[in-house]
Amino acid sequence: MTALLTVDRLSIATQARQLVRNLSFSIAPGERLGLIGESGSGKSLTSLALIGLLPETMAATGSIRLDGTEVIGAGERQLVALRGPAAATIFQEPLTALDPLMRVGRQVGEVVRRRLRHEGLPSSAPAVQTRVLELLSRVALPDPERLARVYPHEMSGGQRQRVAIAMALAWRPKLLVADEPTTALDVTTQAEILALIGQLVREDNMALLFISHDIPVVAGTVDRVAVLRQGELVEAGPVSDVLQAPADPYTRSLVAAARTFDTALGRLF
Ligand SMILES: Nc1ncnc2c1ncn2[C@@H]1O[C@H](COP(=O)(O)OP(=O)(O)OP(=O)(O)O)[C@@H](O)[C@H]1O
Repeated sequence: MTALLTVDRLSIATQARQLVRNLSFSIAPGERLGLIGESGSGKSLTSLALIGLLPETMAATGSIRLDGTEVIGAGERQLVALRGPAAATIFQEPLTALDPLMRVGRQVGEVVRRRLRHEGLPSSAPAVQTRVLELLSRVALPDPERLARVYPHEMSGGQRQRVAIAMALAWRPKLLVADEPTTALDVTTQAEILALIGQLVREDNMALLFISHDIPVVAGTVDRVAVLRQGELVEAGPVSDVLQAPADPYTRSLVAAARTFDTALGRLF
């Protein structure tokens, strides 16, 4: 099957430092990959590079093919067309995606309208409103009609992340990029959001790139994992293989640390 995303020998550097080195991986349509690594290993920069959003002070070399388009060297128009329909991102902090001064329903509505136009479908106010309420229900927000009228600061962190997920879903993306989407949430809400992402990805048959520093967080949600250390890929494989028999010493240390933590909490993954 043709890959939806192929990253081939991606390197990212500033003038002073090499931040990602020779990274290669691919994701097939509907496949779920976890990108794991400690803080500063280059996970977020990689996810930004996929949609051409690296800071201007950085240069990327190698190749990133997303849904048939070469991202490295692409012009802004091509990139804008990819962002959303090809790949939509959920960030660690939902406020990154939300405008504090706009009611939640209108924000989701803006994306719905753009997506309907992109597909050449009618984007009348009632059509948009119906779709917004559907999306807010799909992310299991209670009383969508009321919540559509509130501002982001009037919601809990978990509710805000659900709205950010609804905005990403509104694009009907082929690839959902989730960059540490549960890190800023309490443990119970983390589990709920993880379950929601897993369910939505299955229902819509989206591909998933799930970025985390925490192996157990991604273990139940992805098929394969790729482990990054200091900007380099150290190991990749099916999630069960990597968890049961990590080949690289760094991966072994991540798995051991996660097991110690889970044992202390009385959980096993
Ligand atoms: N705008 C920037 N300018 C210079 N260096 C940066 C910039 N953004 C990130 N870096 C550096 O690039 C490296 C990789 O950062 P990145 O944010 O991709 O790591 P990460 O694995 O996502 O970590 P975290 O889990 O903490 O988000 C780090 O050493 C970081 O300090």
